[in-house]
Amino acid sequence: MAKRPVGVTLEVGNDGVAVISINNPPVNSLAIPILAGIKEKFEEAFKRDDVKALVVFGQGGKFSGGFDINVFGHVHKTGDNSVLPDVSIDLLVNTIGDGKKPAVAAVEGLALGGGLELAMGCHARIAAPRAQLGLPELTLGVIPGFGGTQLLPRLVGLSKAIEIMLLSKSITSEEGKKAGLIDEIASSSELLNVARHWALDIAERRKPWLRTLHRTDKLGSLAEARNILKMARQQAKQIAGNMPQHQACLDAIEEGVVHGAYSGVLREEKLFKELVLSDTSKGLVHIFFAQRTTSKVPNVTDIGLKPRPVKKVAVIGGGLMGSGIATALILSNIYVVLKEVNSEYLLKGIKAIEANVRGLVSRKKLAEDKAEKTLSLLKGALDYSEFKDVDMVIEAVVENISLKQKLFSEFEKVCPPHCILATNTSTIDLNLVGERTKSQDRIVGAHFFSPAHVMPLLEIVRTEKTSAQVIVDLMTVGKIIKKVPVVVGNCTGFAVNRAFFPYNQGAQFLLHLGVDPFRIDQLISDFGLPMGPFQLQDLAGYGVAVAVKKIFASAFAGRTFDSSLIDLLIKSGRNGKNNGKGYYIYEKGSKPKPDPSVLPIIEESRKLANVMPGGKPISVTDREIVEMVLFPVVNESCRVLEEGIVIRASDLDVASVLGMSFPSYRGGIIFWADTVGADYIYRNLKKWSEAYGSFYKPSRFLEERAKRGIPLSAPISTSSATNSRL
Ligand SMILES: C[C@H](O)CC(=O)SCCNC(=O)CCNC(=O)[C@H](O)C(C)(C)COP(=O)(O)OP(=O)(O)OC[C@H]1O[C@@H](n2cnc3c(N)ncnc32)[C@H](O)[C@@H]1OP(=O)(O)O
Repeated sequence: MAKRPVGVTLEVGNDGVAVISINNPPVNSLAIPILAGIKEKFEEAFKRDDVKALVVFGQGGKFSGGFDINVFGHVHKTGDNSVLPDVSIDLLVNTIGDGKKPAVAAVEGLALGGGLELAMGCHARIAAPRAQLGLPELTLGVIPGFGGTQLLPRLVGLSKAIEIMLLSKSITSEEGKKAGLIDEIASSSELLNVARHWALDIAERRKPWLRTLHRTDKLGSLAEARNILKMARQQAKQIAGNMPQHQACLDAIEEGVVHGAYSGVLREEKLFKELVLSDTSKGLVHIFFAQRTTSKVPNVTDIGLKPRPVKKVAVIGGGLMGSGIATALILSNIYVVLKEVNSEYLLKGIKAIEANVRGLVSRKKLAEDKAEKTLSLLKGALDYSEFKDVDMVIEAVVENISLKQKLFSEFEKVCPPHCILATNTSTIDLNLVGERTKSQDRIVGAHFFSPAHVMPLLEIVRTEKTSAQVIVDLMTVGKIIKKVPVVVGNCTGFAVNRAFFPYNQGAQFLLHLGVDPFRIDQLISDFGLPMGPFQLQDLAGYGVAVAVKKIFASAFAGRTFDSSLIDLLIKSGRNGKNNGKGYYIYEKGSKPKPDPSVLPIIEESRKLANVMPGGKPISVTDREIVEMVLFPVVNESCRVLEEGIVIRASDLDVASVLGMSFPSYRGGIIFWADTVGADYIYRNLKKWSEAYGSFYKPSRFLEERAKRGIPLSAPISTSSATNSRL
């Protein structure tokens, strides 16, 4: 069949209904010429005597994924928001809403953002089953800008509309029908027919001609509305304190409730244009595209390889990581054999997986009947008898090189020759892991982040020998289990743990320079991380800190900081959240409280470390504290870039957001560093390295970029990558 050209078409049937079809694959995004095309076709249909009513439809099974986000990217580059089209008043209010012929939206697949706004601007909406409906604009740092802040409350009521917009929550057609957003559900094959009839029924007055913006029946009283808005503002402050778009969205809604829809649309338009230029929108739009770019790996995803099916996976080790990985796999219908060394450990692993699945049921994220089906995909094993038909092995045992070497040489013997041999090691060189095998092309790192069934990042670690096919297969499995796979090179800590080892150490250094740990934690969480470094250490447990500190000290000698603090904390009976006592006190049902009795232990460690200049605590501003924790991370990230551990800077941005919960609205670690400026970061690190030693010494890459005025995110030319591992 010939490919339809990109654009908007109009077809008039014998019934007098004009179908306006949008064709802009893959998601029918509303690019500026598409919006112009919609307007032009509406005007043409209004003029034609043979047209009684209109239907708006999206080709290819998707109504529309919304306004073209590339335009935001363009505005961010140029700073010119005048290119944003006037859609809300011109197209949705004047042309469609108040148009002289009725229009019905026929929604299939998805209607998001501007796509849903277009549908809401019509006089009725017919949807195919399970279509995804939502206004996710806040996740891009803006608010709905085609009248959505006014249209949605008028269709579904204020509370539901606020919930959908503030939480950027999608609903299905079925939920939409219950809420009043959708007028009727029709199968995909009947969708256009039903929509045509509906449109004619309105034109011929058999059904009411409802102009959404004229409606007020769902808005409730002004007093009720004010109450709902007040509560929403408080909630927004808590969930998005550092972001402007949540309060702005409520401002636009409030304007429309108090002064009428037209006034609300004007306010929305003004706020939308301001927000597009915000740093928050720049960061979030960058992350949107960066995340999609991770799936493009040169010489891997562009050489015509097809992913092979992975139906059965063996997970070795049922500890915290192994059980999390197994949970993620069975939740996505992949059959899992969990192997342990004895029945006691095996039972423990299976119980942990059951608890993960039940936890999802109790948090209403999984239906009860689905839980049973999911758990039926899990089988325990104490030997290799189930391994002859596995498509992939994921080893998740303790970080012991010779144990891993022994296991991998066994896998080579018992698994079929196509089987992918993956390790979840977070530190050990993959070449060492596979040293005793002849299958190094099949050896790959599948580095999950804890808890593995929850955290979205999957680092896929490749060596020079890992085959492109194996990477394609693992990327596909990653996507099936709803992770974001990022392909990285082989080095101690890979991309995320490598770049972020100075995060904890920088905080420790500051503490030993005399800064209060609770002040550091508070400032880092004010910056936007979910918790500060000391609380994170409490959460991870001190065993992890002891183990990784040795590994990093040997791999990165000369730029690590060590102290006796962890040993002293353990000696004093503390083990963080595990035993309820760390830097904080943990009591069931209440938030962690800073524990003042930890301060004398810190004092003792400070004396032993003796890094305070003149033996006195340094005096630093709040801003310096954040910078002294995060600039060393930027510094190490520069080495990750220079060594080619990631293909591109934006991959590290995505990995920092998904693996370390670096705030997405700051665009990830490198994007944020570029907004701060390489030169500023370099000068400060240099100043601190002169005052406090080599921990802060700027890397060569940072120095060069700072001196030459090149952004850290600019691509490295092949000749300047010193030691590419990819
Ligand atoms: C004024 C208005 O109120 C403002 C707006 O409408 S802002 C836009 C609001 N819409 C959104 O936020 C939806 C964003 N898109 C998505 O969430 C997802 O892409 C989706 C659910 C539509 C589809 O997901 P999925 O099938 O996994 O495909 P996904 O890989 O994400 O996208 C496919 C391609 O479409 C592109 N795309 C998706 N939505 C787009 C959009 N609104 N504009 C431009 N490109 C878009 C993606 O960048 C990707 O491009 P690539 O293949 O070159 O990498």
